[in-house]
Amino acid sequence: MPVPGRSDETQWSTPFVEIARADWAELAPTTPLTLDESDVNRLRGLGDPMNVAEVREVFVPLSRLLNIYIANARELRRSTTSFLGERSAPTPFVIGVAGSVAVGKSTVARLLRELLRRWEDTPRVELITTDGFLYSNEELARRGLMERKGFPESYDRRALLRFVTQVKSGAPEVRAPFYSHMVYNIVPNAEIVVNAPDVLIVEGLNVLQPPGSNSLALSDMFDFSIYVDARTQDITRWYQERFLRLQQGAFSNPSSYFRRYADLSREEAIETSKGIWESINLPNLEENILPTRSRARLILRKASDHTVDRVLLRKV
Ligand SMILES: Nc1ncnc2c1ncn2[C@@H]1O[C@H](COP(=O)(O)OP(=O)(O)O)[C@@H](O)[C@H]1O
Ligand SMILES: CC(C)(COP(=O)(O)O)[C@@H](O)C(=O)NCCC(=O)O
Repeated sequence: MPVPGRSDETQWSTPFVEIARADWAELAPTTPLTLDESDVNRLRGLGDPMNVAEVREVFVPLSRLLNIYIANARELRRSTTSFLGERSAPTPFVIGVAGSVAVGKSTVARLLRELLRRWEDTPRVELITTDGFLYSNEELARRGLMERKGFPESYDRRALLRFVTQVKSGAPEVRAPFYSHMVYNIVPNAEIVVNAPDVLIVEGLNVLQPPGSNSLALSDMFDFSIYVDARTQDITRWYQERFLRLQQGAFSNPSSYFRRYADLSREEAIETSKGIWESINLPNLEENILPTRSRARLILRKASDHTVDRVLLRKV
């Protein structure tokens, strides 16, 4: 916390206040946690060691903080519409969750969905991932972008912005395309329907990209945003470990796009995952994702064992 009267320049020149894990954990409400070990196992991503203690100490305080922001946003909307003489209809509170491939965004997003649903005023929480707005492999190939999957230009950004704008405006039954990691492509005729929730969580690599000139960005629709952060060398290892796990499981599914990798030796699999990481996901992290970190309202900084060791919250 900034200390008045202290001549330490740095405390005034960063927009974030840094909260150590132990202090953050103390903010947990005293209400009992209603998620148990089997819920956490169901929600965590492949290879993510998330456990009940981590949920209690890190994610319950975060859900309480979000609950405060949500109540405030509703109050502001009520006062504004009453000032304008309009009838107030609540619109969804939109939360963006950003970060690298393999950093564990999906576990964070799924946990928040479950925890926020447990607050009385936000029973309806929906989650979408931006991969549904990737161009299909056929379209990516046509544009010469097959090696750039996950880069900003590999998404139909207009359709994504339109989707979130419609949900944010309170529209019912807004539809998004569906992406399958297994087939590594958009699934034709499959869709996700979002029906005027209390909260919409939008998870994806590039959700914090700044707007182009004279245009709106997806992040302009966010009421709150979270960047899941870790050292690049840790994320690199997590990607490789997950690739090896997938190789022993999902890749042997006949419909897996990566079926041809299922029979590689361990050494070959490590080489392959390194190739994909170094040619696609690492450059995307360095060129596009990391530069958006300071645009987040809150940064969750993970240590090399995946536990969150620091939380940074924007104070201005
Ligand atoms: N090739 C794959 N086959 C099946 N599932 C995958 C594959 N790659 C990633 N996944 C799964 O997709 C989800 C999202 O992964 P990713 O975009 O790397 O985000 P994060 O690890 O930050 O949640 C994870 O649950 C991961 O386990
Ligand atoms: C599908 C993804 C682009 C993530 O999409 P997101 O939902 O974050 O927009 C990513 O997980 C991915 O598959 N990247 C391509 C390179 C690779 O296979 O690792």
